[in-house]
Amino acid sequence: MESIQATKQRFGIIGNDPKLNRAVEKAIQVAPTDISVLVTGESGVGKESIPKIIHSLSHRKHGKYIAVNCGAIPEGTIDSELFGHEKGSFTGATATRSGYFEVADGGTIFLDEVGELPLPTQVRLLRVLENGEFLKVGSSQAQKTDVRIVAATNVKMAEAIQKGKFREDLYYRLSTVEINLPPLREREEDIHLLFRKFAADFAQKYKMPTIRLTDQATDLLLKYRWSGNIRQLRNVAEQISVLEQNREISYETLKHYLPDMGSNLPAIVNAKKSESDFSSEREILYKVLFDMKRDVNDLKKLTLELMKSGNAAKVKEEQSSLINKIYSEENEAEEELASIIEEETNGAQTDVEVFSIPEHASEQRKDKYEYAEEIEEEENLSLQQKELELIKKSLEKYNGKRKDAADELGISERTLYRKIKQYDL
Ligand SMILES: Nc1ncnc2c1ncn2[C@@H]1O[C@H](COP(=O)(O)OP(=O)(O)OP(=O)(O)O)[C@@H](O)[C@H]1O
Repeated sequence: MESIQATKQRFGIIGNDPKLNRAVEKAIQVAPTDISVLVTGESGVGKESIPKIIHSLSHRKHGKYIAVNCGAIPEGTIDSELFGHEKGSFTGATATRSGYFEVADGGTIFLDEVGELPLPTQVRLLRVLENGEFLKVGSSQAQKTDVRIVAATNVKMAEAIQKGKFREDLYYRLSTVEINLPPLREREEDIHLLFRKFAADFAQKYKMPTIRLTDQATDLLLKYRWSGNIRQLRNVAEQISVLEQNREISYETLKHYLPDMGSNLPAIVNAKKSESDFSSEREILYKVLFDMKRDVNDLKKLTLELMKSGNAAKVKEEQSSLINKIYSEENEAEEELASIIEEETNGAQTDVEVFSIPEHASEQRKDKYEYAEEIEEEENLSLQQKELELIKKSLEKYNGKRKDAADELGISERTLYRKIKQYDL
């Protein structure tokens, strides 16, 4: 059996924490079997390495390894992605397509963020786990596949089951063996080691001397909460490596790069952020734009459903709350946007670096969608930057709790999840 150290080296896993070593050991032990494994741990702890170890040390190593991020695939297409579809099974299905479970026959599928799977997909998955059978979307003929499934989640599954979001029977099928990866803050010994490794990597990448922490800065590094775990540590190491001229990093400098994510360190706590976090006019303006964008997405969803089902009455009945929401919000949003534009135009204190507010704003106000589109095209990059800032801000405000942050931003958790991945937060 390959040793823990050799495996860590092979997969670039840094750290000597006993819990990390136990997780790697478990992966080595279960690899030759076909036991289903559930990898658990907070976001950014390094869950993706475990299924790779399992696949590479198993008899399936010459078969395919497919990693699927269940949280990032839109609900409407996930069944087709995973199980394939028959030609003509829905609008746009112009040819029969194989899904991952067919393609990975003889190999391993890693289902990341499995807690995000919609319930109907969970039923299909359960069937594959129970008898290796699946149905393509639009087909009634069962197909066989021989795939090992390794799943991962950072969601508290017991809570998801209790809320009816995740099937209990599927949870037990997926988690014959659970491999837990500890959060970084519980691996104090590894924090500095990882930081030094990342600092050395970035020094090489950017052809600059390696940054070094003073003793005080090292203390701060070790005591910080690291809600984003290794991903966050890596990002901080990269930012400092690129931005700081002085390669010796002091406590004060490091502090500057550590957002307050609910750390209990007196030095970096700013108390709870105030309600006025989103209160500057410009930020509200962005918020309104995001809300509009969300409405457009909702409308797209509705249109897609209409196209798929072709039964307007049924869709209207099923989506009545969505339809009501869109049409009742429209007036509100229009009024809000108009008043902000008016304030900005009348010389409010904020400098308008992103939008050039037209001189005759009242004329422009007539068609907010035209206005929004124009902005989006011209200022797409700035808008993305602002979106990133707002997301960061609300994640900080809610200590990384995606649900609360998504509620504040007025987007779904799934969308927020995609954005976090997109911006590598
Ligand atoms: N022990 C480690 N040594 C070196 N790099 C690591 C280690 N663990 C994680 N990383 C790095 O940290 C980043 C995050 O890891 P990974 O994507 O596996 O996290 P995750 O737990 O799957 O997160 P999520 O739940 O958000 O998908 C990656 O860039 C990964 O290479």
